[in-house]
Amino acid sequence: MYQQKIYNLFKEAGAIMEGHYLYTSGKHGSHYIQCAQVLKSPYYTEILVKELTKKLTGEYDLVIGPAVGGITLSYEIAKHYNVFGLFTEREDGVMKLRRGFEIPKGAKVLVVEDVVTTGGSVKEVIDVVEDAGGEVKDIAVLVDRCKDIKKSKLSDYKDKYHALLKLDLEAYEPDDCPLCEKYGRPIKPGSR
Ligand SMILES: O=P(O)(O)OC[C@H]1O[C@H](OP(=O)(O)OP(=O)(O)O)[C@H](O)[C@@H]1O
Ligand SMILES: O=C(O)c1cc(=O)[nH]c(=O)[nH]1
Repeated sequence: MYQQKIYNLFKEAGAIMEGHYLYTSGKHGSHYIQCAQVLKSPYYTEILVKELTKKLTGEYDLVIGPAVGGITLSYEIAKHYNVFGLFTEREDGVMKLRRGFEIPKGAKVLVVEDVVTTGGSVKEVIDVVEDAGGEVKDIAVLVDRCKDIKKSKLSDYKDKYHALLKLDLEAYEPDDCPLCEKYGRPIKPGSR
């Protein structure tokens, strides 16, 4: 019931897109969760942050997420905890901390993300945090599309992983994609 309510909110916000999409992982699929459609709305964002933070019990020194999808969420969750909200970004394909952002050694960090599919982007953020000497206390995501966190790139962090909405959506290897024949080239809504 709770999951249905959250799903309805995403639907109402126009964030559940149907068509033929190319994901960050290189796979194709029929649905794209465009979190920017919910995060553009202070009204929806406040509800989502309230619900997501209910799942978290830790105390954090800072919040961090990957650009672009994690920027607004990082800021809004940081506001909830009254700490800094940072973001990482890719430079020549490598996830980095830029813009003078710093992670103090020993800082208790909450990593946030809009959508997790393979967990690759979140893992890159975790590596940045740990390389700087920070400690990842929790990972909080709005939408979990990965079928099994234990088989994802976040398997080592499964006990720290909290998702608001879990969606079981197919993703196909390009060569096996049944949508290509029908729709032609997929649309790539993400920045990669
Ligand atoms: O779990 P993963 O397989 O890493 O996929 C999820 C990532 O893909 C999307 O970002 P993307 O890098 O496409 O770009 P954007 O946020 O900059 O649009 C999304 O915002 C996640 O960051
Ligand atoms: O895997 C992705 O790239 C992805 C899927 C999705 O539904 N939404 C999104 O923002 N990214």
